[in-house]
Amino acid sequence: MSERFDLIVIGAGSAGLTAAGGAAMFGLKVALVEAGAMGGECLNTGCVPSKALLAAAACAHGARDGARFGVGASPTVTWSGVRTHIAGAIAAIAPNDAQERFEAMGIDVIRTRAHFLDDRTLGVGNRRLTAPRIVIATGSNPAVPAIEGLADVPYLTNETIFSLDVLPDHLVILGGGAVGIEMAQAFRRLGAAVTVIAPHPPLARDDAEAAAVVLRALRDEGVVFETGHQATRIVGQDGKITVTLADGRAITGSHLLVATGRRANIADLDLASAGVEAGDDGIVVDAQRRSANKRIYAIGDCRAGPRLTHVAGYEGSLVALNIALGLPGKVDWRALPHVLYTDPELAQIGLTEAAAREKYGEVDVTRDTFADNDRAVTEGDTRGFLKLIRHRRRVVGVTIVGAHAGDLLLPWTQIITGKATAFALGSAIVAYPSLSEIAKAAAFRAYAPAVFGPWPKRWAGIVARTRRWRA
Ligand SMILES: Cc1cc2nc3c(=O)[nH]c(=O)nc-3n(C[C@H](O)[C@H](O)[C@H](O)COP(=O)(O)OP(=O)(O)OC[C@H]3O[C@@H](n4cnc5c(N)ncnc54)[C@H](O)[C@@H]3O)c2cc1C
Ligand SMILES: NC(=O)c1ccc[n+]([C@@H]2O[C@H](COP(=O)([O-])OP(=O)(O)OC[C@H]3O[C@@H](n4cnc5c(N)ncnc54)[C@H](O)[C@@H]3O)[C@@H](O)[C@H]2O)c1
Repeated sequence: MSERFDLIVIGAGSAGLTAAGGAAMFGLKVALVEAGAMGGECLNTGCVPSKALLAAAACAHGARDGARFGVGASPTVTWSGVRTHIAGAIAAIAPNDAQERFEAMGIDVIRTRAHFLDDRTLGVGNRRLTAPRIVIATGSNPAVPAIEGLADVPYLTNETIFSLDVLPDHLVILGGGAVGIEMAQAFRRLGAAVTVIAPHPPLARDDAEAAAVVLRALRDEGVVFETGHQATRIVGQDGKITVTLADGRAITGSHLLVATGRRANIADLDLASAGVEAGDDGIVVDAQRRSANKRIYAIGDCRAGPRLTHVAGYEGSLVALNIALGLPGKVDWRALPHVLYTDPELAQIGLTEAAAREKYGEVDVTRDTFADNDRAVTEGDTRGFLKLIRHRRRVVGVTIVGAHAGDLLLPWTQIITGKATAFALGSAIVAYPSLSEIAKAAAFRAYAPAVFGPWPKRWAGIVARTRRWRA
């Protein structure tokens, strides 16, 4: 016998938790299936530990840098202390994602692996669950490139680097994307030698001028970049790993971090039995995040598209509304933010200058520098700029590189979307993690009683009953 639900969500990361929680708040009978740790990547092996590590690194850097403010100190870094800080940050945030919290919302939380039996039924341990709507939110894994010898050396990924026993002497990083660059600065500031190896220019998807400001800061702090050459062969063991580049040079470090992108976590779901299609970059979805089977949605890292926590959360809310109320809401990426949490931060919302020129041809670009900003001068940090990109007087993108750049994005969200009410702020896409999220949280709290009030719930009940009757 199958157990019947209105909605089953597979995966309790940022995407799945938001979808399940939102649907339950409309009164739907929801099952949430999680094979690993509640909170998924962001809480356990992604945003939270990486930002906590960067904060510890900033502290060490601040101490070293204090002399120019007339403040002297020389930092002593204890790796076990840094790990305690990281564990403390995870533990403090974990209750938001905890099984008990979601069970208190009436959700049946099942801690095992799910796979499709057909397009309405999942095998979940020794249980069979069925629902007229299913959300796949199974996230992604590190994509490990096919480099000779890599599989035979003890390499690290985001899943293992935060639980290292010792601070590396020399961390070699494969990959010049967000993970590689954030980890390069963090480990360098904590005292490791760091070499970044990447075949392409680092931060290639970001505004090139802004990326140059960040990369200059990292070079000034001693990070070595070996770019333009593929790694062709890797040999070694614990404590000594050698990467040979295509030009024949060899780089030896004590540890190797592989940060070369992501692969959707969908291999064991048996998608074919549910009529769900996937390509190389994950499940194929439409703008409502519906898969090739319109009853099954895919959100967050498991589908082709931007892989960020605030995107996962946004898609989770969108499908909760779509499923509970029967709305045809579509994703809107016009004001999509992303932030690189290095020092200086690199923050982007909407289109970069290059993307805007490609899309529109003629664009207006104005820029201001932090050297002309008195607060930046008093803080002793005038690196960076803000670049405003307009097409026919309409703002289509903003790039900010500098201190706290991520928290300077918020007004541009409202300018780009043209939605400036507190209600709109409650559902805006705000970069994670940022202090600006407190504004969104307050706005959401103010409007939640109306959004999840008796009338929307009554309507959601009618939609759910109609689907059950049709099933
Ligand atoms: C080092 C690092 C730092 C990052 N920093 C940031 C940042 O600062 N800001 C930002 O916005 N993004 C950041 N990201 C990206 C962010 O972590 C992801 O985009 C986000 O966590 C994706 O959420 P998700 O819910 O889609 O997937 P996940 O969090 O991966 O959740 C998927 C869940 O599904 C479960 N699952 C998988 N298969 C099954 C199955 N068959 N049955 C049951 N359960 C299953 C998994 O166990 C997992 O818990 C970072 C990523 C990394 C690696
Ligand atoms: N601050 C943030 O928002 C943040 C921080 C970390 C991660 N993330 C997200 O996590 C995801 C994963 O990040 P990531 O950095 O692993 O992926 P990425 O796609 O951002 O970067 C991958 C990098 O690896 C390089 N690369 C590819 N093949 C390589 C090879 N064989 N050898 C060496 N380099 C190679 C690419 O040129 C690129 O620089 C991204 O989607 C990112 O959005 C976000």
